[in-house]
Amino acid sequence: QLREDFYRSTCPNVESIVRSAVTKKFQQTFVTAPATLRLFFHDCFVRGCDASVLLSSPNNRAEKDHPDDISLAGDGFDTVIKAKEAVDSDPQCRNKVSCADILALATRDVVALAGGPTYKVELGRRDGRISTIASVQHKLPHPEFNLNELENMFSSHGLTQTDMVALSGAHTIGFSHCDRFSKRIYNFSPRKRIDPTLNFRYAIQLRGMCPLNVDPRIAINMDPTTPQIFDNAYFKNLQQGMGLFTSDQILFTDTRSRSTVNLFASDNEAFNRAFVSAITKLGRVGVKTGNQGEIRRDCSFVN
Ligand code: HEM
Ligand SMILES: [Ca+2]
Ligand SMILES: [Ca+2]
Repeated sequence: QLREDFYRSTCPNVESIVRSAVTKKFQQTFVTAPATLRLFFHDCFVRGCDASVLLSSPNNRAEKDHPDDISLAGDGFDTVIKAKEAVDSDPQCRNKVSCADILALATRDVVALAGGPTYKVELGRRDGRISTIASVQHKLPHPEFNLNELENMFSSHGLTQTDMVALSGAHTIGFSHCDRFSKRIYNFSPRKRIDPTLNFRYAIQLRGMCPLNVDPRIAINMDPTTPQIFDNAYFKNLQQGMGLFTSDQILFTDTRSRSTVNLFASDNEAFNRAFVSAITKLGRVGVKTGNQGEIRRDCSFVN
């Protein structure tokens, strides 16, 4: 029951207000884009797209304190906070727009700012009131997942294999810490140190950027070719064995999804269309509407 014109009478300028706040933040740091996009994904997969991931707890027991969320970059949270401030500084809009909708709009804006497709965002999500470490457990995909594990998790939210492949294309921008893939380059199996599905030259480059005992704060580009452009280079990389995680490379290695990777690699417009369709479906996952939940006054705390 989400609608594109949900705020037509309560906050008609919400889209332009959010867009200018997000653009300003993006001009200050590129990380705004990957951080916000990943934040939206992690929000929607845990209790639905209800901004539960944004909540803080005084004793560090909220979603964002779970190991799977701890690497969410602060710039994503900051983007929503800045956009919410901008929305609330318009007297008409004050406390009318949910944090969940602001995150959905900000995500659309960062994708466009990074060179990706533009699309309409459905609105009317309400903010959740619950955020716990426990609710994250087994709800987010891990970089070691194989195709069956990925499909199970995405299909539990009504997302198809094609949606899953298209959404994985989000790894065309942003960063990863070395420990998320170090097994693939140092310790794959007793007989093979390097994952054989990994391009050997790329593996050696990765070893150079991520030496053993590297500072755990070091993060590297996930797309080695166009790290700051939202494009289909991610899929071309997969064809070359240059997917950073097992969960990336498996999309090409497993013949069940290879043809979709090949299609997106050869046709950027096909990727863009599939991404828009998939992220729109992602934005509907588990949403609260009507009088469920609330419109949070401060995105970090329940009212
Ligand atoms: C398919 C299963 C997925 C797995 C296993 C996965 C896993 C990961 C991991 C391990 C990182 C690196 C985190 C770090 O070390 O800081 C990462 C980063 C990222 N992921 Fe995913 N992800 C998946 C799907 C998605 C989806 C569906 C999206 C969004 C639509 C997404 C967006 C991102 C972005 C943008 C980053 C970079 C974050 C940054 O630079 O701050 N991922 N992902
Ligand atoms: Ca959520
Ligand atoms: Ca790229």
